[in-house]
Parts: sequence; structure tokens; C-alpha cells
Amino acid sequence: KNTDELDAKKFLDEYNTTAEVVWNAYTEASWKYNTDINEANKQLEKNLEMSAHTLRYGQKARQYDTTDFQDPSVKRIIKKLSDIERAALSPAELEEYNTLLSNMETKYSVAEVCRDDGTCHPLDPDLQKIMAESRDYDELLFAWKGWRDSAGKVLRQDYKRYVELANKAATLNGMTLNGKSFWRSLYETPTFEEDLESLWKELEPALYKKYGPEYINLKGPIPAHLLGNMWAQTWSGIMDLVMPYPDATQVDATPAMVAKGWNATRMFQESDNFFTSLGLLPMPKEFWDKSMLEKPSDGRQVVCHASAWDFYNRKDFRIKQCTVVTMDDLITVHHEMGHVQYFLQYKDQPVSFRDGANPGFHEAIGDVLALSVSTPKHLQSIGLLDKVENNHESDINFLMSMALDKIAFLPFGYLMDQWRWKVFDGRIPSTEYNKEWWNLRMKYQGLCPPVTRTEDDFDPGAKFHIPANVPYVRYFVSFVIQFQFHKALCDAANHVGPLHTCDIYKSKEAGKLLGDVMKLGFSKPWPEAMTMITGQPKMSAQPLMQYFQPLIQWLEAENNKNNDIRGWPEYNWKPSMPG
Ligand SMILES: O=C(CCC(O)(O)[C@H](Cc1ccccc1)NC(=O)c1ccccc1)N[C@@H](Cc1ccccc1)C(=O)O
Ligand SMILES: [Zn+2]
Repeated sequence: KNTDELDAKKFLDEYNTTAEVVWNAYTEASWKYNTDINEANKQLEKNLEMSAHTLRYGQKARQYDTTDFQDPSVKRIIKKLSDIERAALSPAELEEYNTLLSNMETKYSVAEVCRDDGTCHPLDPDLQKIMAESRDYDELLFAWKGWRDSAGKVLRQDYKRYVELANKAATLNGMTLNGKSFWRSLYETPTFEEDLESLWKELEPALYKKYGPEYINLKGPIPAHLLGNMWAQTWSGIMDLVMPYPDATQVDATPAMVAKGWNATRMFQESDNFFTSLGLLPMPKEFWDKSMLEKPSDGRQVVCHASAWDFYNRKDFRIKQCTVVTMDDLITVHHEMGHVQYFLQYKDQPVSFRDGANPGFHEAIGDVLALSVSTPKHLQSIGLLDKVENNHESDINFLMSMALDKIAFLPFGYLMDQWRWKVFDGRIPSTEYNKEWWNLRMKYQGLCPPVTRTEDDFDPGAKFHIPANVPYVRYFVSFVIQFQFHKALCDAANHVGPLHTCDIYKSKEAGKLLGDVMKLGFSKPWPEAMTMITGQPKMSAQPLMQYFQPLIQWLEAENNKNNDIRGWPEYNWKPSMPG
């Protein structure tokens, strides 16, 4: 083994320079395909070049014994390079693996649901609009079942083959099994799985209180298509059905956005303004020139699921989003802008460190700012809410709408990779993909399918991250740590009063805390980054619970008043099946 540290540094400089070139070429090709899906743009060879680069430098990295190295960054980068993920497959298998992934993401992105009269609806914006706005049971069922027939079902065979190849790559890598250890290794804490489980146990009581709110009087599971979202991952779509005090302050800024003629660019400018108000970096000109902020109207097929893009040349950063003018999408705009802010802040790090402290950090940045933007006070200050009252009823309305997104999301964020880790390590055979999916959906979310499901269906495939092979536990982590960050930034901004009323707008102190952590990228273990923001190294659900405390108390009183059943003990209940 090579123990020469100077030699290793020279090797890493060469790696860094070549990686920027290879990754930039791959990202440009990937962007071209994602924003204009067609055979010509597939360019899978760029994917192979990147894998070849990863393989070549990964094998070289493994020749070093860094035990006695002085520079911790050199040790850290050599360690990261040594895991070569999918590049461990043979060229033929690697080709098949990349083709499978490309085909699955394409099938998902071009899927549509057609009516008897021949009109067809894509997920974005049509089916998402139906799921959020319709109150017609059968129309909701048309969209919900149609999407799973058109996007989920057709992916089952591809996914089965993908799992076989992914496990082969992971075994070759000496990692135990995909998902389980590699994806978790990014969190670097040996007790990550236990930490997750203890977070879940800490949150469960709050979930019970929430699941039994006065209006959705649960005794059994809820049909999955009635929650205002295609995957029932966030429930703010049904806020109008559960609003505690209909006469108090409203919380939905969508009507005002539409009435005032807001468009996608306006939404992104609003977000850019919030970031720069904290002293963070503005979006560069290239961002505005090269991003795709709306679904193209020239007939091009695109991947509409939102994403942020780093072109690894320290100056080209973009967002691809099929933005619609709704409050929900204003939040997503901030989420995506959080990713780009991270890119801007760590752009001078070595490429191996141009990543979040852990994947949850990358997902949390934008959402932290959105917690301030979502407050009725801030929405009023940007002209999106007129009547805003400071009273108990308005507080409860606001907290209910936030809980329908943030609390309701936690079980979904948790169950997604529970399913995937079990598929990767073989605990869920392909003959039980769908049965196990619905067992988890029942266990964690209290949901049941509105129509009978069989193993001809593949409902997990109807959620972008499964065919796109994007890990999901990062969002569960983000939904917990974003409240820790929010609390810390509100303290730095000298906020006084309950946490849920805090708006850090224009606080340079808050911005500095966040900016300094983003500059680190992946160069330090995430507990160090966590300590820089919150003063302690651990994930904790306490700030989240503190934020929702007034609502938890209100729900407790309401549920006791109505003797409501918490949870779904009658788990065998099924909704009447149409037809
Ligand atoms: O998927 C997203 C937003 C897209 C993204 O920004 O997380 C995107 C996902 C993605 C897409 C293609 C390839 C890889 C990942 N992630 C990024 O654009 C990204 C992530 C890390 C670094 C750089 C960019 N949100 C999740 C969870 C969520 C988050 C916040 C609110 C509601 C729901 C969802 O919608 O289910
Ligand atoms: Zn994200």
C-alpha cells in the first residue's frame, strides 16, 4: 500500500481537475435529456465515461493507506473515492443498469392518464391539480388509480431487474446491501438506524394527537386518495376540510398570487430576495438565463419533477421546475433555491466536498427559509394575505396548516426507505412488493387503498424517487433538523415570542450561521456542522415539538372533548369499493 501523503495530494489534485471536466460533460448531457426527452438526447456514453472515471480513480484511491496521513481532508476524500458504487459492475451490466434507470425515469415522466373521451392528463400540472382541488370521490379515484396504472404498473419488471443489478454492485463494493449501508453511510453515524427509530418513537405521540383531529374523525384507516396529494405525503390540500376556525386568519396565499398575476419568475425573484436579505448569495445571471422555471409549451417532453443542478464549473447552476402559481409551489421554489444556495456557498471546495454535510442538510436549507416565508405576517408583508390577526384562533389555523404538511409527512418520509431497504436486502421479494408497500402505508400513515391492489400493481413506482433511484430518508432527516435550524436562526435573529411566529427575514446574523455551514460542504462530519448552528451535535425532534406545542395542546383538548379515538384500531375497515 502507498503511504506517501504528498503523492496522495498530487493524485487528488489530478482527480479534482479531471472530475470537474467529466462531471460537467455528464451534467450537461443529463440536462439536455431531462429538458428534451428523446432518443437522440439519451447520450448514455457520457454516463459510462463518468463511471469509468469513478472506477479508475476509485481503484487508485484504494492503493493508499491513509492511517498515518496528517491532513484530515486527504483522508476524507480518499475514503469517499474508494467507494465506487455502480462502477463496480461489468461494462455490459453497467450499460444495462444505466439503461434501466434512464427508461424508468422516462416512463414515469411521460406517463399520462386518458379519459374515455380521449383527453389525456399528465401528472404535472393536471393530475396534481385534481388531487389538490377536487372534492369528488370518483374524480379523485380516476386520477389516483389512473396514475398508478400508467406510471406504477409499467415499471414493475424494470424495477425488479434494477434491484438485482444494484445488489450485485453493492456486493462487489464490499458494502453489505445497497440502500441499507451505502445510503446510510452518508450519514456516517454508526447508530443512524437507531437514531431514526428513537426520533420516530419521540414523534409518534404527536402523530396520534394529530391523526385524530376533530374533523377527520378516524376510527379506521383513511382512503389514500382523499388527502389532497397524489401520494398523501402532505395533507395541506384538505386544510379547508379541517380548518379549526374558519372565521379567523386564512393561511392560503394561492388566491392572492393568482389575483396579483404572479408568475414563475416572480416566485423565484421573491425567493432570491429572501436569501439576499439574510446576506446570502444572489443567483448568478447564468441561473436566470439557463434554468427551466416552467413546463415548456413547445411540445417537448421533460422530467417535470423539480430539481437543482450544479454543473461543477463553479459558475453554472440551474433549477428545472414545472412551476405552477400556488402557495405549495412557492414553498418548492424555496426548497430548490436552498439547493442552489448550497452550490454557491461550497463552489470553491474540492469536488468531493461539493455536497451537503449529510443529504438531510441539503434538503433542509430551503425549507428553513420557507418556515419564515409561510408565516401569515410575512405573507402579508409581500401582499399575499390581507387580513392577518394576532389571536389564538389564527395561531391554531396556521399551525394546523403547517402540521398537515410537516407532521403528516414524517410517516411517509420514514416508510419510503423502510420499504426500499427491505427490497434491497431481500426481506421483501418481488412477489410481495405491493403487499408490503400497503402494509407500511397502513402501519405508519393509517392509509388504505381506495380500490383492491394486487401484485400486478406496483404502487411504489408511482412515486418519482423509486424509478429515479433517489434516496428518501434525507427528507425525513430534513423535516426534523429544519426545526432545529429554524430555532437556532430565530435565536440568532433575536426573535421574541412563540417559535411558529418567527420570521428571520433580513437577519444577517441568521444568514451568517447558515452560510458558514454551507461553505463547509461535505468537508467535515455533519455533527460538527450541526454544532456550528445549534450548539450541540445531535438530531433532535424537540424544536419540532416546541414549534407545534400550541396545536398539540389544542388537539388534546379537542380530542378529549369529543372522546375521539386516536390512531386506527379498526385496521381491517375498507371503504366501499365502487362497481
Ligand atoms: O423531491 C422533492 C424535491 C426535489 C429535490 O429538490 O429534492 C430533488 C430530487 C432529485 C431529483 C432528481 C435527481 C436527484 C434528486 N433534489 C435535488 O434537486 C438535489 C438534491 C441534493 C443536491 C442537489 C440537488 N421533494 C420530496 C419531499 C418533499 C420535500 C419538501 C416538501 C414536500 C415534499 C417530494 O416531493 O417527495
Ligand atoms: Zn430537495
